Order: sequence, then structure tokens, then C-alpha cells
Amino acid sequence: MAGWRFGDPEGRREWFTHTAPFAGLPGFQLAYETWGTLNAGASNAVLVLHALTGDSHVAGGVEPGHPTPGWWDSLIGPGRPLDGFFVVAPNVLGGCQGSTGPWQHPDFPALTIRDQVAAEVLLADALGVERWAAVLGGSMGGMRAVEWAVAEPDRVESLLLLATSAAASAEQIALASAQVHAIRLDPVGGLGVARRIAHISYRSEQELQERFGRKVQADGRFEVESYLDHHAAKLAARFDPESYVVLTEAMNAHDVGHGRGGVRAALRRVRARTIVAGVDSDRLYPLGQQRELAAGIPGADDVRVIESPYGHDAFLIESDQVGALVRELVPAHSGSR
Ligand SMILES: CC(=O)SCCNC(=O)CCNC(=O)[C@H](O)C(C)(C)COP(=O)(O)OP(=O)(O)OC[C@H]1O[C@@H](n2cnc3c(N)ncnc32)[C@H](O)[C@@H]1OP(=O)(O)O
Ligand SMILES: N[C@@H](CCO)C(=O)O
Repeated sequence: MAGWRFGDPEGRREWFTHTAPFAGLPGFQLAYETWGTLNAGASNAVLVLHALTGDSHVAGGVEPGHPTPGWWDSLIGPGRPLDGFFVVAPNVLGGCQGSTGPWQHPDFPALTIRDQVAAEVLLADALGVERWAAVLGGSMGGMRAVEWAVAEPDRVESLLLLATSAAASAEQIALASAQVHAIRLDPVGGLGVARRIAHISYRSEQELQERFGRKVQADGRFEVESYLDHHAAKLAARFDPESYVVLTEAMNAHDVGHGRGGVRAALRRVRARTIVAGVDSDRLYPLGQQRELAAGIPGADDVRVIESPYGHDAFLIESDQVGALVRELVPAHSGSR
């Protein structure tokens, strides 16, 4: 079996099972990981929501014997911004890193960001978390985070939205639909093509130019071509093409204002103390999208700008700047509040 189906390299995953019909599924499982301990008042729980190809493994190396790095290692562990909190990170519904996904169901239904959040609400109920001290997410994780704050305003005390949007834009849908088209033509090769298209959009034009320019390798490939080949092969080895399609189409359908009187009306529901941040060089989720979120969410400051040459991927790379925002949002927790 491919590693992405059952892989749990750290042996840290737990599973939540829902046995009733849900969003066109007969039931579902969510894989999740936790760090820290829920306090007596259940007031120290933080929900961390991953991006498109992420998973529940936010951090590695926190406990002995669990060294595999995570995608936001800098946030969790002694002295780090989420020290003292009970951190919960689920693999998204429709994903392929332990949660119910298309590989298990031949006629897997189309899912929305709202369905995915509704599944996470059931997980929160099962964990005894009535209210999150914070919900944090970037990119697709930010879509789920804003949906949480709009759909469940009384359950989100504070909110960090990074490099994300209130609704998918025409350009995002266009880039994503080309990726979906490639996978539908050829699931295996197509996933690599999709990753190449996506990865270009995750980095800035300036970074690619300065880093690779027109350099050619000994094998005749441009260096930048080889770089994309590398990222394509790495994703193909760890991700399910059908899951990529399900998640991409959920992102394309994302519109927090749909059926709620529009984006402005939806954002007015948010009660969380909110920080919205974007990346100055992000061409996929440009700052205007975060300005719309910040302008619409009551009490949110103007958008914070992460300065970085790395484009959209900066929300994964610029750990000092992201960590500072998290510390500002959720000041150090004693663990006994
Ligand atoms: C929440 C989530 O989103 S989790 C999912 C996040 N992870 C991913 O998306 C995996 C794909 N990777 C990425 O998106 C990015 O690499 C990041 C954001 C994780 C990290 O960015 P950076 O640290 O800037 O890494 P960078 O883009 O330079 O890639 C480095 C890799 O490219 C390889 N590489 C660099 N130049 C070349 C080249 N010319 N030819 C071939 N390979 C190359 C490096 O050897 C390195 O390989 P490795 O990752 O297997 O060790
Ligand atoms: N590298 C990230 C970017 C998407 O936001 C991912 O693959 O999830």
C-alpha cells in the first residue's frame, strides 16, 4: 500500500470516527495529532489547520523518539509560541494522510470547505473543546479557519488568517482548474504536472530569477526545470491524485459569503480577536485578498505584511515572522488558566 494511505511515521496519529451519514459519505474518520494537555477549563485548546498538501504533523522532535520534522516546527515545543496550549491538528476530510478520502470510496462526493469544517466541529465536540483559544491557518488552512469563525463565531476566541482569502479568485480557480485537468487526463503523471504549475505560483518571479536564472545543468535541463521536476516527484510519492482533485475543487468552491448575503455580511459574524497577514511577494494570494478579510472582520487591524522573497510559500518558511504573529495573538499560556 502506498505510504500516503496509512503512513504514520511518527506513530502519533489518533482517529476520530463519525458513524452517521455526512456530506454524501456513509460516515468518516479524521486523523489528528495533539500536543500538550487540555486544561481543566478546556480554555487552552488551539486548532492548527494545514494547507493543500499538508497533514496533521505540524511539529516533530517535541517528544523523544518522534524526530520527523513537521511543517510548522517553530510553533510547538518548549519556549515556542504554542507552549502551554493543547494543540490539535486534523488531516482535512478528503485528504490522504489518515482521514477519509477518495481512495476509500469509488464515488467520493465533492466536498466543500464548509463540509470540512463541519467535520472538524464534530471532532472538537468529541475532544470536549467548546471554544478554541485560537484557530490558525494558512492558504487552504486559512479558508477553513475563516469558515470556522463565521460558522461558529462563539467557538473561536482568536483567529490567525495567513495568505488566504474570503473567496477563491478567478485566477486561483483558473490555475487550479488547469491542474485538475492535467490529473483527469493522467492521474499519475498529471499530479506531477499539477504540482509544477502550483509550485510556480507558490514562489515569486524574482526569487526564481535570482536563484535559477537561465542556468542549465549537466543533463541539459534548466535548473528551474529540474527544481520543479524534483518537487513534482516528491509530491507524487506522497499524495493521492484524487485527493488533490477533491481538495482543489473544495478550494475553488470556497466563498465564505455564499448563501450568507455576501462576503462582507459573512465576515461581520466573526467575533474572534483576529490577525490577518499576507506576504508581500505572494502572487497566488495577493495582499488585496487579505485586505478584504481585514476590512470585513470586526476589530481586525489592517493587514500585517510578512516581508519575504519566497512568495506564497513564505507562510511556511518565514517562521520568525509567523511566530511573532502567533505570540501576539495568543500570549504565553500558563497551561492552568
Ligand atoms: C501546511 C503545508 O502546506 S504542508 C506542505 C508543505 N510542504 C510542501 O508543500 C512540500 C513542497 N515544498 C515546498 O513547498 C517548499 O519546499 C517548502 C515551502 C516546504 C520549503 O521551501 P524551501 O525551504 O524554500 O525549499 P525549496 O523550495 O528550496 O526546495 C528545496 C528542495 O529542492 C531541491 N532543489 C533545489 N534546487 C534544485 C534543482 N535545481 N534541481 C533539483 N532539486 C532542487 C533541494 O535539493 C531540496 O530538496 P529536498 O526538499 O528533497 O531536500
Ligand atoms: N506548499 C503548500 C502551499 C499551498 O498553500 C502546500 O503544498 O500545501
